[in-house]
Amino acid sequence: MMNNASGPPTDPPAPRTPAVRAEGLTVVRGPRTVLRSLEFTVPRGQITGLLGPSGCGKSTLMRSIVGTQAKVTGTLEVLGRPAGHPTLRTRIGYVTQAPSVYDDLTVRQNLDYFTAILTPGRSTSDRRQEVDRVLADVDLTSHADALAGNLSGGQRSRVSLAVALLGTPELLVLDEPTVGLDPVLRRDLWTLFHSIAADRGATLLISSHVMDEAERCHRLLLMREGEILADDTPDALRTRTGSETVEAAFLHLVDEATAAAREKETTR
Ligand SMILES: Nc1ncnc2c1ncn2[C@@H]1O[C@H](COP(=O)(O)OP(=O)(O)OP(=O)(O)O)[C@@H](O)[C@H]1O
Repeated sequence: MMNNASGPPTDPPAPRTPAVRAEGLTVVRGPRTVLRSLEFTVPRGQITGLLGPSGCGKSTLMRSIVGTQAKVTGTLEVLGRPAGHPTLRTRIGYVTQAPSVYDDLTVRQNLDYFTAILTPGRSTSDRRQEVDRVLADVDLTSHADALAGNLSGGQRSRVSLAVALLGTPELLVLDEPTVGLDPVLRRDLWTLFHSIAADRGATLLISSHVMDEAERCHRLLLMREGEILADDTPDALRTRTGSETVEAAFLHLVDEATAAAREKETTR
């Protein structure tokens, strides 16, 4: 009998693609072009912050990445697949701005329900372990038996985050996960985000319009009016613009873009 050693060599592993790669990404919503020809990558295993003023297109970009946005054109690859590919469903955790939990179920019942859908066929004890883990992650163990409808806004957001953490996804897309949370909870959540990236090697894309949260990210995508103003590390942004904070760097880049647009208008 021959062994495999004399057979053809196995294919070398595919090079690791970025978590997200966009080229010429354009999105139309209603009568408006909301995202215009975006080009960027999101590296794996890091926290990328998506920052910009209200209405600049952060949620639309996140919806495109998780595959729930219509009228997306251009290239958008997520974990090496076209965005929205069915195999991505269990590899991505997504938290929308509005918590999506059932008010008439307890916190644990919500998590039991979603884990049964995500990973059917697992044993009850496996599922219980998983639910206990995510409850501890978001610091809601003591509220496991409370009805979701009786929780505060911040607690309900954390139940949504716990749902997204089920199944240990490779990519977490979190739309303003810290809105309305007190400073202690915000700090604890950022510690959790960093441990998810460092210990589990997951990629996190986190939107915010609170600029001090930018300092906590490895990389930043700064957006304005459907375009990407900058794609860099917080340090590089501050250095490049001679600013002390990311907020000042952002304002500097906005002024620069406005001046460039004016110049283009006058030379027409
Ligand atoms: N259903 C829709 N139809 C038409 N335009 C829409 C629709 N939803 C959003 N928009 C527009 O798309 C643009 C981007 O919206 P989006 O929600 O992506 O912004 P955002 O940066 O996430 O804002 P915020 O920080 O306030 O959540 C906005 O100008 C908004 O008015």
